[in-house]
Amino acid sequence: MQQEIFTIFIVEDDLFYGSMLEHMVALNPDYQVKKFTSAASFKQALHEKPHVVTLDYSLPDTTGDELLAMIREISPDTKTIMISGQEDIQVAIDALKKGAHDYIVKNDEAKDRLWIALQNLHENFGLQQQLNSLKDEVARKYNFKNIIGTSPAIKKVFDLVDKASRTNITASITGETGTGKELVAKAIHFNSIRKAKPFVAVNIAAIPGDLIESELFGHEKGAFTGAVVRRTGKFEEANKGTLFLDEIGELNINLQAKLLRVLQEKEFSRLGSNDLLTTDVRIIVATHRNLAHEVKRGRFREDLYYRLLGLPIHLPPLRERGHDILLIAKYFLEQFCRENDMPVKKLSVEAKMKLMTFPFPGNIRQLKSMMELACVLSDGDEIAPVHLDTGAAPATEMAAGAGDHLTLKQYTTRIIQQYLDNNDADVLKVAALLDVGKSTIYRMISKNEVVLHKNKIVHHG
Ligand SMILES: Nc1ncnc2c1ncn2[C@@H]1O[C@H](COP(=O)(O)OP(=O)(O)OP(=O)(O)O)[C@@H](O)[C@H]1O
Repeated sequence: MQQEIFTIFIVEDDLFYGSMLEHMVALNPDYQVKKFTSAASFKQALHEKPHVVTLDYSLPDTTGDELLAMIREISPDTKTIMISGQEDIQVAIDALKKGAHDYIVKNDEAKDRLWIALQNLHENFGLQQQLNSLKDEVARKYNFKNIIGTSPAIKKVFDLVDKASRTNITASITGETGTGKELVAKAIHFNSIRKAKPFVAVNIAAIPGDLIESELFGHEKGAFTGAVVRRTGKFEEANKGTLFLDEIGELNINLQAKLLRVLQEKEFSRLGSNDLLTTDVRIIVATHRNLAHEVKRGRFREDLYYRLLGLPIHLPPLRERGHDILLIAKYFLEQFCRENDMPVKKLSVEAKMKLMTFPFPGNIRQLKSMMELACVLSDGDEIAPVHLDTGAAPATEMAAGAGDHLTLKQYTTRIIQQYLDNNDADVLKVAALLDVGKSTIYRMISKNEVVLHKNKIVHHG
């Protein structure tokens, strides 16, 4: 991380005192110091927005109060340390009330106090920089670029994520397990104006039913057996940020009523307390269930359902994302090889076919672990079908008829045939979509393993 220079302006009309301060402050090589002997010259330089100003309280051409107000207006992040001959405590209190960071009396200890005050501010500044850079890193991690895919299905999702991140609307994300619901929730948060505030995720299904309430709203010490200390809840933690309630369909009916109340009134209290706390959180919920069905069955409150529905975003299963399977597989292969200092491995044509025909019940999470295992299992630089552990899951019916027992070669043929049929027999397009060499397809055509059904066969070049 590039360290920004810490800039300090000294405003002091007493030439001797000013030089003494300048000399002392410049002893720290991390500080850049500029000295001004009049308010007029300082005002001209204020647009440089120094990190700290040490300000003589009584300058000949203006008052310290006036300059303080100007600093706060033009450079609100600048910290002002008042340095004054006035020992009157009321003057000091007034200066602090008006926004001065510190007030130092010109006496024998002034130098030491200033040195310590600057050290503390410099330290805070360093921490703030680190925090900002970490926040940027997290935001980069969850920008759209990390959601891989170009299929129409995922493009629709990108569009909705973009819309959701522009406002505070509640978003409800549905999709099978491992389809990227949490990733999408983070993308919404880290592209919204709340991105510098916390993103707090709670998986309702992972918390024992009797603890959910205290997890969400917190509790006071002694609120129930086992509550030995006071605890803040997720609503408080997520204040001004985003609260992601994963597996919301698992929330029991009593808590559904409480959640609805909190969302409507934007107020809640910790368990065991009557104090009302206000909440400002953006809510994103996710579920693999069909909540509308749950409402019909009486398992989910209708009023809460409509309160949470907001902008619905449905994530299609991986098997419906076509060529994205290969794009995401490559992305995980490259990521794993990079993280493990391995040369990047490639998928063989047969391995690609196997992936395209696999139903992926565990969706992208399953594809990720499959790719990582394949990297470990394959000795050479190519991943073959044998390295792809598909577990006991049956092959997809997308290309094969139900119950068929086909060889890999037969699957491959069927899927290429299906792509040719759906893409105007455009060999180049199908080769690109399936990420196989066009010569592989031409070879299959020449052997009559696949046929070009359309009258109009697309020729390139
Ligand atoms: N389009 C994508 N591109 C790259 N990685 C993805 C994509 N979608 C999901 N992932 C990755 O797949 C894994 C599973 O995603 P995530 O945890 O967001 O799924 P989920 O739907 O929330 O799962 P669950 O329902 O089990 O909670 C994560 O490692 C995530 O980063």
